[in-house]
This record gives sequence, structure tokens and C-alpha cells, in this order.
Amino acid sequence: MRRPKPKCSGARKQRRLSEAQEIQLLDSWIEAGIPDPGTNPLAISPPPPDAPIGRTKDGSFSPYAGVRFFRQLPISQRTKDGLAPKYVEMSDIQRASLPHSLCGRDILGAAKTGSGKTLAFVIPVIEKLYRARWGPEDGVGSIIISPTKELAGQLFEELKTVGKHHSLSAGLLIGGRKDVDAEKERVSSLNILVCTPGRLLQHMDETANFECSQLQILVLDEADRILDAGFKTELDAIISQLPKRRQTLLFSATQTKSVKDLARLSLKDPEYISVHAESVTATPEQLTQLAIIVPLDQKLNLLWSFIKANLKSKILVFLSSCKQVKYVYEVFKKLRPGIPLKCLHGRMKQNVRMATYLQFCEETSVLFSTDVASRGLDFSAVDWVVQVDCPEDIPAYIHRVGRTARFRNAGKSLLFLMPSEKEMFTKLRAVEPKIPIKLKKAKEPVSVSALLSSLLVKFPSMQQLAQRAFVTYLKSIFLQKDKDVFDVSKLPIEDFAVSLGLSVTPKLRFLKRKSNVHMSSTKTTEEVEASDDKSKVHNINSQATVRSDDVEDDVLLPKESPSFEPEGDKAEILKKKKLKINMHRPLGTRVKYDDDGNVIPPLAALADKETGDGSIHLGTVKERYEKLREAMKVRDKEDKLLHRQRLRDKRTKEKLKLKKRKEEAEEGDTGDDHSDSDENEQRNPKRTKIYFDDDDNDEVDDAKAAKKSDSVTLAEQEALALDLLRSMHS
Ligand SMILES: Nc1ncnc2c1ncn2[C@@H]1O[C@H](COP(=O)(O)OP(=O)(O)OP(=O)(O)O)[C@@H](O)[C@H]1O
Repeated sequence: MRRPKPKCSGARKQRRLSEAQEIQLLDSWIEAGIPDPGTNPLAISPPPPDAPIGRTKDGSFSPYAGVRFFRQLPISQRTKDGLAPKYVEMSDIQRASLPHSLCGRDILGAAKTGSGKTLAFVIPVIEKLYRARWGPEDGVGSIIISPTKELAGQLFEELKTVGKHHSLSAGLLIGGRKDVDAEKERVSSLNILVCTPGRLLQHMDETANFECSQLQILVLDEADRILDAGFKTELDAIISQLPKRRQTLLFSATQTKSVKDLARLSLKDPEYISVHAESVTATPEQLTQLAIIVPLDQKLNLLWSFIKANLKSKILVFLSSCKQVKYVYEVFKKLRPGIPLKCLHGRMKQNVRMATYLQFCEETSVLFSTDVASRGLDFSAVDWVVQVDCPEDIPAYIHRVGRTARFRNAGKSLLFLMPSEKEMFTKLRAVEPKIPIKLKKAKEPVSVSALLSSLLVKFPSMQQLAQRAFVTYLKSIFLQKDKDVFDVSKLPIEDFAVSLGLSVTPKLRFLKRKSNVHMSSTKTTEEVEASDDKSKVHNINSQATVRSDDVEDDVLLPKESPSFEPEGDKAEILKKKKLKINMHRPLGTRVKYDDDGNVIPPLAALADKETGDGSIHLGTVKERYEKLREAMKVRDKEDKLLHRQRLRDKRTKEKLKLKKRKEEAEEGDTGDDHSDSDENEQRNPKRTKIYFDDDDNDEVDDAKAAKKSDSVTLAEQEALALDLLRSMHS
């Protein structure tokens, strides 16, 4: 966003002067035309396109509430230059919100997907800092928070385009652990941060000198998502570190009005701007929406037939989990449908995700994705959005279909519903404003099940993918909150396995556990998961023998065998005998036995054997202790070596375990894909450090322990023996 440096200081002075004059003019213009709170600028008839702009001949200012073009707004010339030539006329959400946001009001903005909400907050962010003459020494002036990395990346690009003639600095804070150190160096001097909640919090926690006490303007894009339970802890921690005196802008296609949420953000008399509230439909008017009833075991057949019938279209396919995405992508790729295929999910590396996103923008192809792509992403010219797995609720549906039919373009969407999910169709039809979705009859699809099963035979790794896709899909249905729509017990589970190409139906332990714990159907996902964990403990104990064909163990249960529950004899061996020490017995009264089990006097072993009179000589005692000391030193050394070897083995095991777990995690899990779980992953390595203490420390500890045992135990023994000798001779 840095503009070219002026050539000489004279030019810089001149620029500063004109900058100051422009800012003064803008401030006066904004002040003069400030719309009344609650005014809807869309209801004001716009001035003619050739009407004077800014200060008029009579010294007054042109009105800006109700105008249609960006050039008629009280914004800097640099911003106008950044907007042109692409952006000329404002969209409804921009027309309705900019007059309020430019004069510093808090905004709660809702508008349909693809209606241009990004510019509705990017412009006030730039303008606010420009008018405050924000510079590098002022630090962070604005934070824009987005729920996913891709979306943050996209916002950053938009910000760079519009702000390219400004001298403000901006940074994108989303990356992996690798980049964080480089970011830490610079983050405090950036003026605008575009970030995901997790990464921002990481800087707040870890970066020295990072502070946002001067923050002027906070933006939450996809605000309802950021305010929901998934980000609650992070967002609360972030908000607690921001100054209360600031402007706050919230935007989403499905907006929150929850008083509790707004209280968390300390909004001051926000302007509620819902430009499509009176609209007949909740989705873009140019969007054609279809639903189709299809049994679970026919979904892949139908998807394949659909792709084959639309080889010239750009298609975005939504599935419920990473494992579903991976499996469908891999098998369809092997079947070569005749159109490039891509996949996108939260377990992919960030650079690959970004590259996939950009490629899909460019190329006519099919993208299989989890909900990581459902919000905010502005893929260009998507022809079809196909929801193979039913969205969890209506907002999720609206965001998914919103990836097509963006900004006055046309688009189509197709929703696969299983017979047991018909209730979702009723709900979509009943919602206000309406979702004009129509039910369509499916033609008999081409069957690919036989091809899939031969693929699984040929590529054994695919079999594992299929098993995982199978289990995670059914588990995702099981965990859904809306039990009117999602009922795993109504699904043809065996047929589903066959449709994925599996010859054996993998076991579903979570279903058994459900009946064990008598779960009520009204429980929330979190409650189900919690009871699930408890019952897992029970089940691990009852599964001492694990069958090799028991696929689900690979996926849902911990990999380690239940070693804490040994069987039969082993259990007996492992029972440790407890040594009892009588603390109250007087010193030197220990009973000793000879090899035949006869009781002998305590110091008989020290008696002089040569004289045979049972007398004890000091020289003999000393000699004996010398020997003992030597023997103990040797044993000590051996013990230390053994101890060190054990520690080394333990560490190697831990490392292997960690590596295995990491690989499993990378291979994918259920589709909980909002990007900030990645942020959590990045924090784990800190904890793993405890496994990598260096050997030298062990040696020091061992030496200390040995020294302690040498100096205390032996000395004590010697002192005790000599005391006894003296008392016997006296
Ligand atoms: N005034 C405008 N004139 C022309 N194109 C515009 C205008 N405003 C936005 N656009 C374009 O419209 C598309 C959608 O905009 P944007 O991504 O901001 O929508 P959105 O409302 O944020 O969508 P979503 O709810 O899905 O996040 C983008 O490609 C953007 O460049």
C-alpha cells in the first residue's frame, strides 16, 4: 500500500500541505452532511450524476447520503484512484452503509452473499486512518478479523487494491508457525492488520511490544460466525485487550442481532443496516436453486453423472468432512471424468490451500471442498454449487450457495437431500425472507460403485480412505444438532459402504456407545461428544482383544492398545509387592539370617574369621566398608547407564508416538474446518518440547543423585557401625 516516495523534500512538503487541506475539506464535508441516525440512504433520491461534488460555489457541501457513485462520496482522492476503474457505482450495501460509517458510526450490516460487503468496510478503514493522518509510529490503527485464512487473504488483496495510493502499511496475519517470528518483528509497526482470530491472539500473547491501545476501527467480517461458540474464547480474549473507544463494523450475509453478542463488543448505538431485509428472497435473485432427493448409497453415482453432464462448467462441491473430500477427490481423479479436479479442506497446508483457491478462480474445474470454502470466498464465475452433504442449518445453506450468483451474475445450485433429510427442504421453504428452492426429480444415475470397488482392490491405500470417509460421514450425521433432519438410524449403512466400493462394512462403535449411555436425541453436539468420550473409556477396557478387521479402531479410538489393562498371569506379575518399613524399630536392631535361615547377631559378618573368637577388629571393618564402597560405586555406574538408556528409549518412543499422531492428524479428521483449529495446532509444539530435554541434564541429575547417595548413605552406615562398635567395646 506504499505510494512511491516523492523525489525531493519540497515535493513532500507540498504533498503534506495538500493532504492536510484535503483532510480538512473531507472533515467539513462529512460534518455538513451527516445523516440522522437511523436514516436509510437508499430511501433518499440520488442527485443527478453531473451535480457538483464536494464544496459548491456557494460554499456549502454536496450531500453524500443517497448518492450512487463512489466519486460523490467524501473520500480521499487516493481512495477514489484505488477504486477506479473497476468500481464506479456502489452496490446497495455500500450505498446504505458508507454514509454512516464514514462519519464514525458503529455498523451492523447484513446483505446477501456477493453483494459487495467487503468494500463497505475496507473504504471506511482506509479513510478513518487517512483522515487521522496515521503513520508508522502510531502502530495498529485498524484490525479486520475474518474466520478463515482464505477469506482473510482475499480481504487483504481487496485492501491492497483500494489502498494502493495510500502510505498506510498493512499486514496479513494468518500463516503457519514458521512465519510467526518474522511477523513478530514487524507487526507492531503495521497500521492495518487483516487476520484470523487465532493468529491475532497469538501475537497478543507472545509478541513483545505488541499493543492495540490506539486502535481506531475494528471490523468483523462474517460477524455471526466469529461471534458464535466456535470462536468465543478467542474473541473474548481479543476484545478484552482492545480499547473500548473505537469504531466497530460488523458485516455478514446472515447477521446476528443478539443483544448479548453486541454487548460483548460494546457497540455504541449501532446503525442496523439490512439492505435486503425487505427483499422477497434471502439469497441472490439471479440464483436458481434446486433440490433433489437421493438415497445415501446413490449420492456418488449421482455426483459422478452430474459432473459428466457438466464438463464445461465450473462446479463447487460441498461435502461434510475432510475425509469425504479426500476420498471423493482421489477416486474421481482415478476415474478421469474429463475435467480438472481439485480439493480444498482445512487439513491442507496453507500455501496449497491458497494455490488451490487461486487456481479454481482461474480454471473451469470441479472443486471438492468442506465448509472452509462456504463463507465469503469470491471465486469468480462459479456455474454450479452442489451440496452433496446437507448443510447443518439454513445460514450454512445460504453461505454455500452464495459462492455462485455473485454481484449481479447468474448461478445455479443443487442440494442433495436423502429421504430422511426431507425436513430440511420444508425448513428452507418456510424461512422468511424466502429461499426459492425447487424440488427436481433425479434421472437414473450411472453407477460407479463397481468401478470404485475395483479401484479399492488395486490401490489398498484407497481402502483406508474409503473406510475413513464412511465412518466420519456417519459420525458427522450422528453429531448434528438438528435431529429432525439428521438421523443416522434411518440410513442404509451397508448399502452406503458398498456404494463407496467397500466389501466389508466398517464397524461403528459410536452407535453402540449411544445405546449404552442412553443418549437423548435432544442433546447438543458437545454433550454427545462428552458422553462419547466417557463411554470410550468404558469401551477400551472391554476390548482387550482387538480384531484386525475392526476398521473403526483406526479412526475413532486411540491407537495405543489398552496396555493398562493386562490379561491373566501378566496382571499377577505386574502386581508389585509393597515393602513395609517399620519406622519405630530402634537403630541397630535389624535381625540378620545366615544362609540356612538361622538368626545371627547383627555384626557377626564383621567378626574376625581368622581368630575365630567372634571379636571384631577396626581394621577388618574398615576394609570391609572399603570393599562395599567400591562395589556400590560399580553398581551405581551400572544403574546410571541403565537409567540413561531407559530415558533414551522412553524419549524415542515418545517421539515415534508424536510423529505417528501427527501423521494421523494430517491424514485428516472430521470436517471441523474453521481455520483457527490450525492455529491451535500451531501451539502444540510448545508442549512437545518437554520430550526433548538433552542428555547432559540427565547426567548432571544422575551425578547429583549418586553423590547424594554416596555421601549420605555410606557415611551414615559407617557412623552407625562405629557407634555400635564403640558401644560394644565400652
Ligand atoms: N460496487 C461494485 N462494483 C462492481 N463490483 C463490485 C462492487 N462491489 C463489489 N463488487 C464485486 O462483487 C464481488 C462480491 O463482493 P464481496 O466479496 O465483497 O461480496 P460479499 O457481500 O462480501 O459476499 P459474501 O457474503 O459471500 O462474503 C467481488 O468480486 C467484488 O469485486
